[in-house]
Amino acid sequence: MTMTTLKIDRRGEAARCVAWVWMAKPAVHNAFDETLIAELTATLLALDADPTVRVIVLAGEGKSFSAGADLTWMQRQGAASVDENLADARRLAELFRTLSTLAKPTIARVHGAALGGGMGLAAACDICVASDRAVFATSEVKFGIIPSAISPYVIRAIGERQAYRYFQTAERISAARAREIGLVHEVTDSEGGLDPQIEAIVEALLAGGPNAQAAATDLIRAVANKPVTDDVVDDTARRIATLRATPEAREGLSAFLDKRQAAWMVSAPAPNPTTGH
Ligand SMILES: CC(C)(COP(=O)([O-])OP(=O)([O-])OC[C@H]1O[C@@H](n2cnc3c(N)ncnc32)[C@H](O)[C@@H]1OP(=O)([O-])[O-])[C@@H](O)C(=O)NCCC(=O)NCCSC(=O)C[C@@](C)(O)CC(=O)[O-]
Repeated sequence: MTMTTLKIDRRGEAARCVAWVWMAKPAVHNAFDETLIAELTATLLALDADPTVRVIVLAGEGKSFSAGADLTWMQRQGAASVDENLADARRLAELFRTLSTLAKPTIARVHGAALGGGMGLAAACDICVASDRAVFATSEVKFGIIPSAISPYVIRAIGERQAYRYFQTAERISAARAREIGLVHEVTDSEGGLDPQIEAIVEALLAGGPNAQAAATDLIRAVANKPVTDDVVDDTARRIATLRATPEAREGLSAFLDKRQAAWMVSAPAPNPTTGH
């Protein structure tokens, strides 16, 4: 697929490779239309399936991370039939689901504006690092629409209570406030501080076992917000029991006991149970 809206920058040697995915429509602050949605969805799936890639970083070229959905496209779609609109809206919703169900760790690198769907992309990544000048908002009601496709990820990040306020007021949320309400993990004191902060997180990720990281992500998705029933206890016991017997766990435990660095093997992740990819 020839990319017209994205630039992919692979950093690091095979098996320690970090894929930086740059949204590259700076003239419109990386607002996304059908093309960017299709390219980003396909790229994320391909990188997730690539055994040499360990971490995916999502970033935006120019002044902003992303200004969300392209409002000229939204307006055009408003003139289409509800069925056409629905197919379009589903592709948008699938992008967020794809991003939030990848097996590989994902990091949002947010500078400038992350508005509407841009805030949704940040929320759908596993980890979000923002510069002090970053600004977030669910601005949709200002345009007579709602933050629908992004809602599961934003509500999961900031909680229902904050969502009532920000979905309805569309107020701007500073980076510091975004950290306070759980959307952002780290705020750097300048845009220049973003990459070193992300690289430090990447180093921590590369030190862990890749299968274990994918399993930890899957575990969070399975147990979060569930009551601790017998089934959940059973499931968590089964997961650790299964993992203990893997070559990766044997290597990780031996490396610790032998006082050496673990040598991780990388392999393609199993198909995602939610998306089937
Ligand atoms: C980003 C700033 C702060 C920059 O503010 P600025 O630096 O002052 O720049 P600007 O406003 O002059 O923007 C530069 C150019 O980018 C365009 N632009 C900018 N944003 C968009 C956009 N989204 N769609 C289409 N075009 C956009 C803008 O129209 C302009 O075009 P020009 O006049 O040069 O031809 C400002 O432009 C702004 O506030 N933009 C609106 C951002 C916003 O509120 N986005 C929410 C979109 S709705 C959405 O995402 C729906 C979704 C996905 O959540 C639905 C769902 O979840 O189901």
